[in-house]
Amino acid sequence: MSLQKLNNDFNVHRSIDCLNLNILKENTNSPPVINKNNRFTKNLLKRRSSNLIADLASIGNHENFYTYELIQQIAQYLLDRTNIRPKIGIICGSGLGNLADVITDSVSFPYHEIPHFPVSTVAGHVGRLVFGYLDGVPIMCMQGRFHYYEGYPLWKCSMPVRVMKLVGVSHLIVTNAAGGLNPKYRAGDIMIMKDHINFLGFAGNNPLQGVNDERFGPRFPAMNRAYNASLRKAAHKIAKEMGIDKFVREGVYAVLGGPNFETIAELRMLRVCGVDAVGMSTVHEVLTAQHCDMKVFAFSLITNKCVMDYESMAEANHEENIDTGLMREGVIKKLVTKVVGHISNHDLAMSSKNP
Ligand SMILES: O=P(O)(O)O[C@@H]1C[C@H](O)[C@@H](CO)O1
Ligand SMILES: Nc1nc2[nH]cnc2c(=O)[nH]1
Repeated sequence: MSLQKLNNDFNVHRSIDCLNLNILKENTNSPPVINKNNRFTKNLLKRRSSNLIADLASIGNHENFYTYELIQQIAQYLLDRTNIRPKIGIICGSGLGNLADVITDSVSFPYHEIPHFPVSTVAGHVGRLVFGYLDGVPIMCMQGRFHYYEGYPLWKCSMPVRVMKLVGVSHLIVTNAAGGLNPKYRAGDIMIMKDHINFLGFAGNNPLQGVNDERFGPRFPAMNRAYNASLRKAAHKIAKEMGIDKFVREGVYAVLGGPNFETIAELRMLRVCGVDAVGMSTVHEVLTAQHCDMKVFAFSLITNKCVMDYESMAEANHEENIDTGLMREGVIKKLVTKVVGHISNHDLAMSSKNP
């Protein structure tokens, strides 16, 4: 029986881990909601699996669940095709993919050529993994990410972060395009992410749902230090040295599912909740990175000021977001390159001294 069928029949990946059961070979003529007291579930409870992950792997349907071993295979596919061994990963947001232009000695893997990889479907997301060097430092870069609104489940959207981990990445730099809610923000500002509000998570949707493989990380990861404080501090210092500190901010990002932009009532509610910028990505990647113990630095390019009043005729649009990315292209390339240099000279140099 395929895992796809199981997913369809009773939303299995949401429930298997909390029940810790071997339900994979079960008859799916069963109720869609698992109720601990019904006959079906009692039966399952009697047959606890000691190795659910192996069961999942044995199904062989890799389209619906990425086991550790499958992610290892993807990582190995990449490692077999390049000698570059990055410790720093970068994810380019909408319109920010030009960052990849400054990567030298690059080796690119279009997503459709990488086994088991999803493909990018959004304008402004080229859709390839690029290995190479930024100012001499080996990096790997997602030139285009996956979004929930494209129809991918969050665990699939953030799978490349686990690939990065198994390639050897310890530090992740995440970028996105976001709408500015803080009234002081202007289009073109850069907001270093200090924290996030995971509205998709509030609604019960999280990339870490389902079977937890401890080889990636713990069942219940902490998130109170998700955005590394020393990297944030270093980025502010770099921004000052670059003379861009007047438009570099620090704030809270909220993720919504998209693809529509927000209503005015939604934006006003978000602002009351302390949100400075709103977007449709990043959080699933940060959760996955934090879960597997990566250090994260993230920033939003504020591509538009959110329309907060009913009289305004302005409307958010994707094209404007891409144009703002182009406007800040040079600055962002330089900022990311300098943050990479900082990580290499400080964190990575220290860890190679104290392995
Ligand atoms: O991938 P990111 O988060 O940078 O893209 C943002 C959110 C939507 O995908 C898109 C809307 O213009 O930009
Ligand atoms: N949700 C959301 N995402 C964005 N990405 C860029 N601008 C916006 C915005 O205003 N709202």
